[in-house]
Amino acid sequence: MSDVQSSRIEGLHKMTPAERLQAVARQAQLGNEAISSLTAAAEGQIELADRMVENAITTMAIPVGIATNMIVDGREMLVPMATEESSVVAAVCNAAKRCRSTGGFFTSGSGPVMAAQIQLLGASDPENVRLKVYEKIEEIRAICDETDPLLVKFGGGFRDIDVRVISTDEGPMTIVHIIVDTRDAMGANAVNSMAEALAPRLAEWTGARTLLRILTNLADRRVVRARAVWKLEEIGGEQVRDDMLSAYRFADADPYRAATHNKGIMNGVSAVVLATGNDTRAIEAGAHAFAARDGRYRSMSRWEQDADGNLVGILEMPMAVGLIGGATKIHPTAQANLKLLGVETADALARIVVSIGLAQNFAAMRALATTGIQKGHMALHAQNVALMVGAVGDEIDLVASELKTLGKVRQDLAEEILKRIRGDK
Ligand SMILES: CC(C)(COP(=O)([O-])OP(=O)([O-])OC[C@H]1O[C@@H](n2cnc3c(N)ncnc32)[C@H](O)[C@@H]1OP(=O)([O-])[O-])[C@@H](O)C(=O)NCCC(=O)NCCSC(=O)C[C@@](C)(O)CC(=O)[O-]
Ligand SMILES: NC(=O)C1=CN([C@@H]2O[C@H](COP(=O)(O)OP(=O)(O)OC[C@H]3O[C@@H](n4cnc5c(N)ncnc54)[C@H](OP(=O)(O)O)[C@@H]3O)[C@@H](O)[C@H]2O)C=CC1
Repeated sequence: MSDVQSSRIEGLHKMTPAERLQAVARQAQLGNEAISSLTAAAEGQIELADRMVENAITTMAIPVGIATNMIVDGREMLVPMATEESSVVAAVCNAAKRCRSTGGFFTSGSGPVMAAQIQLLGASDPENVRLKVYEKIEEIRAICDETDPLLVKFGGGFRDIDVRVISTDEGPMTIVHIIVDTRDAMGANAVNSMAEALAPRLAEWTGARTLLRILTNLADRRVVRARAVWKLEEIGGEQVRDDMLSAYRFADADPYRAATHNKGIMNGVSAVVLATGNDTRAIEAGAHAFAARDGRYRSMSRWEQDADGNLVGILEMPMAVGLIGGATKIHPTAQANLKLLGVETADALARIVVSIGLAQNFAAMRALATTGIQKGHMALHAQNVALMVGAVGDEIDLVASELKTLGKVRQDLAEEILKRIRGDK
């Protein structure tokens, strides 16, 4: 265990990454082995890392797996997924294979529209303030569009306002939403700049004090929908379908189950979001807030059966991903992954992400409603357990395959197997 003498390292941010690593290692009394691991992990990456985040000392590689079998809106595609969790990629391959016969995933979207909020305080007449803001829409349009002329040139820019009065513990507040088409950007910087430029004018027009000026991650005007149909024979028959529907109804009715069901959806969603250099926290915050929009946390997906008895899955969620900005443009792996996807607009990327989320949900529900999750998940996790107990080279497959044969993927058993294998040599 490291023993940090003091967490104050003066000027750490002014050092080179190599100097920082030495300073951190000194302070935490890290041994040479840990220093070597941190140095090796960052080889060829550290300059970029140093530009991307503060106080960078190393990088951490996350595996990128390819989801096969995907057809989205009639297009065959191979989808890169960045995840540390075993069975996530296999699950998507499995679900996508099982709906190829019905054409895969079909999508629609509301367009790349984001909103920023400006908080107005101190007015005794918040409703009056609300209407005063609406009267200034043309001035607001001009201020916003002047803030980002490039975005306007690309066909984006200010679209509308929405002004709400909310009640809070300190009384009513007027909240102005500026609604902006951010085209191929996630759009945080564009809408935040517009909100900051607009705030002083709002204060002047209304007499209220402006405080926060920031985008909302509840991007409910940037909603993407995906649907797919799985035939009975691809699911395993009527009983499996009915059990999957019961599993869905359980998630929709119970937040304890909904959290796990939705985590499964996000296994797929966050993996593509990360692989393309987008902001996973922004997507996750939006997804969960949207799932609780009627005041109750529910399933993000919906499931039903069609007239032929087939299983129909629907996923509808905010998807604020971009192709420009953030790490998407500067991270070479993100750029290569975007090339692999062959997407030319942020909207096209968003549709793939939501389709992957739906696929992931199908696979998890089917596993849960039939054999249980451990069979598939733990079989694929067996290699991790082998690594955990120190297996190397050929030993990894030997330990993993014995664990699978035993049907018990446990660390104590893996240790015993490894000991035996080494003793046999
Ligand atoms: C694991 C499987 C896919 C096995 O599924 P299976 O039916 O035993 O697989 P199969 O051997 O019959 O193969 C069917 C297809 O699955 C794919 N497939 C099969 N194996 C692989 C593999 N190794 N690598 C890549 N793809 C694989 C592949 O497409 C293959 O077709 P093929 O290409 O061979 O013609 C299945 O059991 C499954 O989908 N399980 C769900 C796994 C899952 O959801 N994992 C996420 C982690 S658990 C979690 O975090 C979320 C959760 C579960 O809590 C959410 C919730 O509660 O709702
Ligand atoms: N709460 C949150 O989620 C927050 C997230 N963030 C972070 O913001 C980052 C994303 O910001 P984002 O605004 O998307 O990125 P950028 O500001 O880096 O890029 C967007 C800008 O690129 C220019 N641009 C060039 N071509 C296009 C095009 N085809 N479509 C749209 N814009 C184009 C635009 O104008 P111009 O060059 O004139 O600017 C646009 O404003 C992420 O890293 C995220 O983590 C930041 C704050 C809060």
